[in-house]
Amino acid sequence: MSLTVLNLEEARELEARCANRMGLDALMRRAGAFAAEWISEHVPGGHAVVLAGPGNNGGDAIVCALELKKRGFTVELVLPGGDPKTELARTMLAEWRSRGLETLEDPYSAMKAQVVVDGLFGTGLKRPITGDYMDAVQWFNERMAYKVALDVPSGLNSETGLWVGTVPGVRADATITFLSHKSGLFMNEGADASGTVVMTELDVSIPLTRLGVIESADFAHILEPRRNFSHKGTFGHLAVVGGANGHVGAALLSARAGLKLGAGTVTVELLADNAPAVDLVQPELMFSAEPLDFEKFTAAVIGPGLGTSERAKERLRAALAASCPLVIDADALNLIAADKSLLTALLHRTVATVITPHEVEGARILHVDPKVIQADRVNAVRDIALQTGAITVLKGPGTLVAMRSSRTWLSPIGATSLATAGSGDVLSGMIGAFFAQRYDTVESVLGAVMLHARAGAGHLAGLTAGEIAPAAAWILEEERRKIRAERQPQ
Ligand SMILES: NC(=O)C1=CN([C@@H]2O[C@H](COP(=O)(O)OP(=O)(O)OC[C@H]3O[C@@H](n4cnc5c(N)ncnc54)[C@H](O)[C@@H]3O)[C@@H](O)[C@H]2O)[C@@H](O)CC1
Ligand SMILES: [K+]
Repeated sequence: MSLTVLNLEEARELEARCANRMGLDALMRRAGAFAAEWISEHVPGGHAVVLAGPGNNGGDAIVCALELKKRGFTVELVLPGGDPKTELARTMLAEWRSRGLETLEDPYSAMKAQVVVDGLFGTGLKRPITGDYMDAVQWFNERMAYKVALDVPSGLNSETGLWVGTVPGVRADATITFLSHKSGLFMNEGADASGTVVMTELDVSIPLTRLGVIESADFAHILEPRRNFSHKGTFGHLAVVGGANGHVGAALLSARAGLKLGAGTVTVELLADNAPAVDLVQPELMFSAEPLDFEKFTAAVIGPGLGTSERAKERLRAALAASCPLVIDADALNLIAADKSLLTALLHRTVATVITPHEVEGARILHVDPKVIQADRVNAVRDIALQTGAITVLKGPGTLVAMRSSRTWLSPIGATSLATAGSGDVLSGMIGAFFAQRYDTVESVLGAVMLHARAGAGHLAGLTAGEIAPAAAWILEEERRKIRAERQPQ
């Protein structure tokens, strides 16, 4: 089961229910205590400076400060805008003062600390940060200390992952977020500003919502070791169609990824004049000079380097009419965006169909500016899925997957190394590989998205697209070995 993501409204409803059941302050006390426990376990050093803002995020910070003191930290509590405004946060501040503890207004007057904590603003930030709070944000960002944000890095819209009013806010090494993940922590600016995201449900039972963060359990069957009683036919035959003049590489990258991630056989149809008939790097691939009959394949990928020629359109029309599971990427998406009859054919498909647009391709499908997609990726992916009837993978920082009538999933892995030419072609081939192996449709998509992201994660100096599928295959190999080892007698 993927981890629930609550939107603001859902979080407020849950908060109200919890407040009725266990008292107003219980969640805040748990949040602050969890943060202090996490900091004392994970961050070396005994001196912390804690920034507390005007709302309940500030209240969390004050509890965190109290709890850090209990754990032996030297703590300086800074209130850049003076005393907090909410009753709960004021109660916590009264506890701080009842112990004879002081507060500061200017963080620059605090001593050097090993850890700094941002409790300025959370989900309640409605307008851009200004004045003394902005100075505090700047002070925070300049520190060499370990930087922890509570709930949300201050300044970030917790749903869209964009800075409120485009004013940059806090950049944290870690964000400890409460009750549920927030989509903005993984998308747009949030993908960088949040650092490592640690989530605690605060011992509350969180209801399932329409949005979830992908977990390994969501594609458990793909992680299972393969059966011995099998032959290459067991793992299906994947068709890859694309590679017009100048873009042969795109189709090859997709096809190689299909093979690497386990499709039994892969055949490539290239549209280029004088197209190669062999891939000397991956000689296992087969090539067809004739148009492939999609009905003979277990699954197909169409789009990588396909171009937008009449022939490309004709091949796409044939693929859409076929009864095999289909992955539609790149130019094939541009063709669909520009031709209503292709969109209708897509809508009428009754077998598994996935489209994998990035923001610009998604914008073409919805006939909007890419900025509209960026401003609300969650609703954009749902709109695209509704308009096309296809499972939609909206690529980019904070990759999202949506099915027309059910849930939306968010990838929690930010991997900037995946922002490289051909990376999307590889993803389409990976999804095709899992379709060819006849895994469940949703598992295939979620598994491919996550393995693709994990292959890119951790590479800080960049990665070429050709390296992604081998890395993803190795991650899958390790996961399967782990499972097999667990099942063997000790
Ligand atoms: N939702 C929940 O169930 C829980 C929420 N908790 C905390 O409560 C936070 C939400 O609390 P709030 O709704 O009080 O919101 P915030 O603490 O994010 O702050 C909003 C406050 O700041 C003011 N404000 C907004 N923008 C401002 C600006 N630019 N300059 C100056 N003041 C500004 C608002 O008027 C409001 O008083 C969460 O992020 C989380 O940290 C936790 O206590 C745990 C449980
Ligand atoms: K914060």
